[in-house]
Amino acid sequence: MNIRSEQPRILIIGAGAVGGYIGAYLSRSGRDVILADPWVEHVEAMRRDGLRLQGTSPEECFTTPVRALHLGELQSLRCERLVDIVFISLKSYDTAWASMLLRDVLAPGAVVVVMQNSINEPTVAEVLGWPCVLGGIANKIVVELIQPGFIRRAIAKGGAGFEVFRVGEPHGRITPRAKMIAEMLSEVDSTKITPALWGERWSKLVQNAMSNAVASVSGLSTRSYIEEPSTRRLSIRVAGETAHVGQAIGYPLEPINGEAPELWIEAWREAEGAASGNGAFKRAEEVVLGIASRMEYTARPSMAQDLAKGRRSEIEHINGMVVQEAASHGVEAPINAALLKRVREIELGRAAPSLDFARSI
Ligand SMILES: NC(=O)C1=CN([C@@H]2O[C@H](COP(=O)(O)OP(=O)(O)OC[C@H]3O[C@@H](n4cnc5c(N)ncnc54)[C@H](OP(=O)(O)O)[C@@H]3O)[C@@H](O)[C@H]2O)C=CC1
Ligand SMILES: CC(C)(CO)C(=O)C(=O)O
Repeated sequence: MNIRSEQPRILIIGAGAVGGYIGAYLSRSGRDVILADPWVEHVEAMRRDGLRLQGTSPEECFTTPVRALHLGELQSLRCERLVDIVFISLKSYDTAWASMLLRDVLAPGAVVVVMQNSINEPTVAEVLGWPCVLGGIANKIVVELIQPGFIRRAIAKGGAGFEVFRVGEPHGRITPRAKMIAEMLSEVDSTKITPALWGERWSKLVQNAMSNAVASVSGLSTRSYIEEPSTRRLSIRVAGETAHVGQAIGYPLEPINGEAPELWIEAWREAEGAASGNGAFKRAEEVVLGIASRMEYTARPSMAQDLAKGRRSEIEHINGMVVQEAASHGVEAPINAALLKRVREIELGRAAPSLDFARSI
């Protein structure tokens, strides 16, 4: 990226829960930020009333003026000023067209931070080329776009020992631009630069595979599905299966919920009766119960938010990706496949979320 004397121009494409949350903080700190979103009412509300955030402490509750654009207005930036930094925070299935849209508004040397779940960097790179791509991971942020112009966060901010944002170059080097983006994100929440983007990505996929689909199929909030023994067990089984697939593919996995991948794999083997009990399952239960205790009962993962709103989910990019990758590497992923099937049935209106539906896996 060219370092210019003027402030870099930042575009957030997808000003939903994650993008809007980041955009509100960066706008409030006086940066040149544009939030672009497909939801017309949301853009209108942001223009009219600003963007309102609510968090778990008084300092995290504020409303800030933001500059919001409808997607169709993005082309006007060519007549004004191009963008230096982009955060893509749309759903995974929107990544390809968003990358096409970005082609005309990027300044030379711009950096595009892929701030989504799943693994979307290759999709962006296919359109915009690898040199502009930087990975961004949002870990335990738990945010929801409650209504147009209003985002709620249901878990306390990160801090010493736990970085909510992770920024990493696809090649793993610690570059000046990665440092610059990490510094910027530190204005929002704790951030680290990682040399291990791909391991971080798959480890985050494990968290999403175990959490998003289980909450979606059961209809329970994150805290409630963890407190319920049958869904807690299901989520640990998915975690182990997904970590196992990641290792079989060759991802050097990072810690998952603060624990080594081997714990989840061992716990899964124990739950499937394939390993004698050595306490891994019990330890995994303690870990997830500890996470649940820090969450509000209303908190639900993004996939469960989508299903509750009758919207398309990212299931094909989360558990679906695990199934697909497993198949192409000769590994089995039956629990992910069962979750994929059930969430698709809910999306198609052929089934409703319930505890029994989750217990059938
Ligand atoms: N929410 C979270 O806590 C976390 C989410 N992520 C990831 O971040 C990425 C973005 O997700 P997230 O910010 O949650 O997405 P949101 O659902 O909050 O927003 C994404 C888009 O959804 C649309 N939208 C949202 N709600 C409505 C509604 N009620 N009616 C109509 N349209 C609506 C908007 O455009 P459109 O209609 O075109 O979709 C919006 O831009 C995903 O990859 C997700 O997995 C990562 C970590 C945590
Ligand atoms: C980890 C989790 C479940 C919450 O931040 C998430 O990434 C999501 O809601 O998609």
